[in-house]
Order: sequence, then structure tokens, then C-alpha cells
Amino acid sequence: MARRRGEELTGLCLQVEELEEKLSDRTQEVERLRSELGATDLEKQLELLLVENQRLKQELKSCRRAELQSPDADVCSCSRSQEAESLRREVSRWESQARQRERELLEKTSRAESLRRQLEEARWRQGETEQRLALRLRECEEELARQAAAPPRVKYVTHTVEAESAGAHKAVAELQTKNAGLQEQLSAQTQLLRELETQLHESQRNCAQLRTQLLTDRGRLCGFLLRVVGRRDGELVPGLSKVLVYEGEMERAQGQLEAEMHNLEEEKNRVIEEAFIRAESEMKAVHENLAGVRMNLLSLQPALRTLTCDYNLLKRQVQDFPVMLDKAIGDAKREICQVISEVSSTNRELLRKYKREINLRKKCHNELVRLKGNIRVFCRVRPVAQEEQDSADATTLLSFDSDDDAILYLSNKGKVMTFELDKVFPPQATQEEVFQEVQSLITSCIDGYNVCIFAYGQTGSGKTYTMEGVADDPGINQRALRLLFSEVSDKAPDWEYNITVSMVEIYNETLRNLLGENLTDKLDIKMNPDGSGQLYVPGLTEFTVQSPEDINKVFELGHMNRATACTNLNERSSRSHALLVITVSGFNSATSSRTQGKLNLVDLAGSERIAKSGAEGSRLREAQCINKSLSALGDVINALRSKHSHVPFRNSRLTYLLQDSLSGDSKTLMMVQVSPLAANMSESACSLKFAQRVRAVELTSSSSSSRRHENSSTSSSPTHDSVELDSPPVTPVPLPISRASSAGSTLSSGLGVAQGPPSAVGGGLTDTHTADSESLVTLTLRLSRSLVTWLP
Ligand SMILES: Nc1ncnc2c1ncn2[C@@H]1O[C@H](COP(=O)(O)OP(=O)(O)OP(=O)(O)O)[C@@H](O)[C@H]1O
Repeated sequence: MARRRGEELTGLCLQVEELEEKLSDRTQEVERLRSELGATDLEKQLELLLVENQRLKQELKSCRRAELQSPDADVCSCSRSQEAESLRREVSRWESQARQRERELLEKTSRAESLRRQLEEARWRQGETEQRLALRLRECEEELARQAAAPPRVKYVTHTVEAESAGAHKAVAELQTKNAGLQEQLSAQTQLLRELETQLHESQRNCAQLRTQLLTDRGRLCGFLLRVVGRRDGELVPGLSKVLVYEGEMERAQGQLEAEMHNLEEEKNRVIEEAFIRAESEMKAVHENLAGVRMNLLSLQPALRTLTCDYNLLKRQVQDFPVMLDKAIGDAKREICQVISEVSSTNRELLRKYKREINLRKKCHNELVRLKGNIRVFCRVRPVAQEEQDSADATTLLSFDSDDDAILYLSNKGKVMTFELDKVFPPQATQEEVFQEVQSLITSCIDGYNVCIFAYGQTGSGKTYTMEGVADDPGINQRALRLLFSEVSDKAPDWEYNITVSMVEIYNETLRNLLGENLTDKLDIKMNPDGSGQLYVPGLTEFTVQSPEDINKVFELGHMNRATACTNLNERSSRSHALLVITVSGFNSATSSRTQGKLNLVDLAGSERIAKSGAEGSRLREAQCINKSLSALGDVINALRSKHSHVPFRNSRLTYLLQDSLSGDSKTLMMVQVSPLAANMSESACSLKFAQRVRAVELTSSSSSSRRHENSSTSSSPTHDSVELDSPPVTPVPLPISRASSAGSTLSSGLGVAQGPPSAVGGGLTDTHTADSESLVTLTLRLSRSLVTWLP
């Protein structure tokens, strides 16, 4: 019996130990849960209680050991052992159920945690999407603002809006899809959460029931133990009461833990709810934003449509542009061609008129010169020099007609002679005034006529002064060249001119090249081998001049060479002829016409009658040569104006050299220089008589229609020239006197034989005037006809 009781007690002890182990497992489980859920003050208290529990267990063990050692321990009966066994089994079943529930609770807690994490992740993703959408919205708004502010760039804006619109649509669709997915996910999670919550509540409820049942069982167990043990051993009561207290503490702690868990659950739900609400509000904001974007898109659509229309219009225009351009270019080309053809025809017409005008101008000028006379005779009276003022000869016997600048009166040996020339320059006449009367001839030279201007008169009468002038007041030579330059530059660029200059001296019938290197060379005059019938001087130096500076250089060289060739320049210059030959060649590129004119400026040797003064030796030879050349000049002029078939050009070097400038349409000007001194009156009278005769011939024989023809025929008859060369005159040939009234009887009686019938000479003046008037009328009529034709 005692052994059985001992066995029962041992079994009971084993059950207690098992219970303790289970309790320890549960404690560990609680600890684990606590470590998972985090320590709180309540848990610390629980920990303390557990320690206390451990201590109580130790005490309980020691009490049991003491009880086992006691002989009264056999009191426990078999029934109590069975009851205890059944209670233990019940407890263990509940405990296992409780553990299972706890495991389920833990699983649910972990699932809830993972759901919370998923929710947070979803929230984070949603936040990110919202941020992206907000950013995108801001960009859209900025873009809209920029587009509104930007000038209308149709193509670009259209393109951008199209691209933006498509992108925005796509983004909206994506967002909507995402949103729907999130919504679904959220609702699924919410559903799951609710299920979990339901399960959790259910588990908690079960757990509470189990705990209650466990407590009840424990109470019952304790009651039983008290009944079994407390009655027999009063020492066990305090330990059991402590266990009960402990159990109570445990329950309280567990209750607190559960309450805390419940609070945590509520907190979690609240947080989830808040997050949900926030997500919903944010979602709403996103929806609003999206609605705003949609509105913007809708408001942009009309603008987009307009822009698209503009763009299409422009596109069509751009497509049509090449065709239009080709058409415009074609039209422009046709117009240009038409204008060009019109302009070229107008140009041709203008060129034709221009040519006609040039010819007309030349004809007019020539007619003018011809009307003035192809041979004109001027007279210039030099002033009395300073050193001559005091001499007895200073009293001048020359006087001028105040009404007619062509009349000069000369008083010689008590007789007054009247000379009528083309122009008389008094002593006060300036170089410029003289040149004014001469310059029309220079213009003729540019037009292609040959011109010859020579100064005639006794030594010291002012020939060189008139032709060359002085440094600060140049004469005809330099002024003529300057005028040529000025006229030539005026005619540029239509005309290109080449001006060449050569200088020749004729001394004792010998030609010298004043611009050459070898001054001792004697030049010859020959017929040009090209068959043109022109004369030329082989070896004659010609300088091309392009500026007044060139002229000065040429003149300086000529003077220097002339001075080198003789011992006494003044003496030599008085006894030689100096010729400045200027050739003007022109080419008109527009009309392809060419002109060539020659200007001969001749400073003749002194014309005084040295032969009569009984000169001998070299002076006699000089006088003979001078007389020969001057009389030859008179013969040539006489023959030309008298329409002789033969003109004796070859009778002297001078006339031979000037042949082409004295024939044909050439113009000749004789400047008769007269000294004002009384001592020179005889020579002056001679010079003036010669000039008078030359002019008279000109007047009596002038005929505009026949002159040119006559000249050309006479100039081209070398056979007769050679005949005349056999008998050159030694003294000046007297020419017919045209106007007895002007020259006076002294003149006719003093100068010998007249070569024409007096009646013809007398009537020549009238005829000439008539012919001149007719020419003038004809010229005026031609001019007016030309103008009428020329005017548009
Ligand atoms: N119109 C004038 N005004 C002022 N001085 C003049 C004028 N004409 C001539 N003279 C002066 O008279 C002088 C003689 O003139 P110039 O040498 O020109 O005569 P010339 O006829 O050429 O003589 P030669 O036949 O010897 O060469 C010079 O001193 C010249 O300056």
C-alpha cells in the first residue's frame, strides 16, 4: 500500500515535472514572442514573474522531496492520482491547443507584417508614381506655359503638341492601368487583411477560452492539490498560494500583453486606414491632376487643330513652291530675255544714232571750221618790251579798229595801210585769248583731221612766245596738248586715244630729230612702203605722252637737244624751223571706228629779208634756205586754194614734211607775228601783205563742195610734184590779192604779179559770202532733220 502510494506520488511528481517542462516551454515561447514583438515594461514584469516562478518551482521541488521523505506521504490515494493524471492530460491537450493557437497567431502576425510591408511598399510605389505624375504634370504645365508664351512656330509647335499629346495620352493610360492594378491589389490586400483580422479575432477568442479553461483547470487542479496535499501538509500551502499568485500574475501579464497586442493591432489598423485614406486622397489629387491635364489637352486640341491646318497649308505651299519657283524663274527669264532683246535693240538703235550723231557733230564742226576757213590767218602784235620803251622806235605805227577785231592799220612812210585778216590780237592779248581762237582746230585733230598751225614773222616778233610761251604762261604747243588730254579723257571710256609727240628742226633744208639720241643724223622724208601714199620720216623719234608731265619732259629734251646742236641757240632758233608733230590715234570700242589726226605746230624761221641786206657766206645760205621754204609754203597754199592740179609740196623740206597736213580736209592756221616797233614797220608790212594774200586766196577760192574733192585730187598727184621740184622758187611767190579795198593799191603794186584774173578776184568776195550763207542754211537744215530723226 505504502509502495503503491509511493508509486502514485512518484507518478504525480513526474506529472508535475512534465507540467513544469511544459510551463518552461511556454515561458520560452512567450519569451520568443516577446523578443519578436519587442520588449515592453509588461514583458519585463513578466520576466520577473518568470524568475519568481522558477524560484517557486525550486521551492516546490524541495517541498516534494521533503514530502517523499515523510512516511505520511502514502495518504494520496490512487483516485487522486488518476484524477491528477486525467487533469494533466487535459492540461497538456489544452496547452498543445494553446501552442497551436499561438503558432497560428504568430503566423497570422507574420502574414499581417508582410501585408503591412506590402502595403507600405504599395504606398511607396504609389507615392513614387504620384511624384512622377506630379513632375510630369508640372512639365506639361510648363510646356503649356512655354507654348503659350512662345511665338507661333507652326511646324515645330504642331510637331511638339502632337508628340506631347500622344505621350500624355499614353502616360494617362499607363497611369490608369497602374491605378486599376493598385486598386485591385489594395482591395485584395484589404480583403485579405480583413480575413486575417477575422481569423486573428477568432484565434484570440479561442485563445482566451483556452486560457480561461486552463485557468479553470488549474484552479481545479490546485483545489485538488490543496485538498490532497494541503490537508496533510500545511507547509505546502504557501507554495501553492504563491503558484496561484504567480498564475494570476501570469494571466494578468498575458491579459496586458493581449491588450497591448490588441492596441498594436488597432494602431496598425488605424495606420493602414490612415494610409488608405491618404492614398485615396492622393489618388484623388492625382485624378484631379489628370483631369486638369485632360482639360489642358482638350483646350490644346483646337489650337492643335489650327496649327495642324496651318502646318498642312504651309506644307502644301512648300510642296507647291518648287513649281511656283520654276514658273516664276521661267517668267523672269522670259521677261529678262525680252528686256534684254529690247535693250539690245534699243542699244543698237542708240548706237546707230550715236554714230550718226558723232558723224554729224564732226561734220558740223568741220563745217564750222570750213566756214571760218580751212586756212585761217591771224595776226598778233607783240607788246613793246621794257628795254625798248626808251628808244626812238618805241612809237608804234600800228593801230586797231575798235569795232572790228579783224582790222589792223599800219602807217609806213606816211601811208596808212589797212589789213583785214581773220583776227587781230593786240599787244595786250593774253596767251589764253589767243588759244581760245585756236582750240577748235585742236578738236578737229581729235576728230581725225590734220591740222597745221604755224607762226610766221620776222625775228623777234614773238613767234616762239606764241607757240611755246614761257614757263608760267605756256603757248599754243603746251595748251594744245593739255586740251587734247582733257578732250581725250572726256571721251573715255568709249574712245581710247594714243598721243605721240615728235620734234623736228629744219635748218638749211636739213631735218634733225630733236628727240633722238644722235643729233648729227640727218633725217629724210620718204613715201610709206605700205602703199598708203603717206609720207614718213625714218628714224624720227616718237614719244607717247599720257600726262602734262610727259609733255614737259619731252619739251625739255627737245630744247636741250636743240641747244646742244648749236653754239648760239637764239641765233639758230631764228634761222631754223621748229616743228612739234602730235599724232592722235583714236579707237571707239563701241562702234569699232578709228581716227587718226596729226597736229603740226610750227615755229618758222624769221622771215625778214636778209637777202636784200647783202648777207654773205653762211648767213646768205641760211637766208636762201629760209626764203626757199617760206616761198614754197606760199606756193603750196596758193596752189591749194587756187585749185591747181599740182601742188608743189616737194619744193622744200618744210612743205614736203607738212604735205599731209596741208592737203585734203586739213586745217591750216597762219599766225602772223608783228613787231610794234617803228623800225620794223617795213618788215611788218611785208609779213602782213603775205598774210593778206594768203587769206585773200582762201576767200576767193572757197567752195565747200569742191574743196575736199579738190584737195584729195591734188594731194595724190606725185607725178606733178616731181616736175615742180625741178624749179623751186627762191623768193616768196606773190599770191593774188582778193580785196583791193582792204589791201590798198600799195599792196598790189608792191607785191608783183597776181595769178588769177582780177575780175574773178573781185567777184570772189560776194560769191564766197553767198556760198557761206548757203552752206549755213544747208547745215542748219541737215541739223534740224537729224534732230527730228533722233528725237524719240
Ligand atoms: N605777246 C608777248 N607778250 C610779251 N612778250 C612778248 C610777246 N611776244 C614776244 N615777246 C617777247 O619778245 C621777245 C622776242 O620774242 P620771240 O623770241 O618769241 O620772237 P621770235 O619771233 O620767236 O624770234 P626768233 O625768230 O628769233 O625766234 C621775247 O623776249 C619775248 O618774250
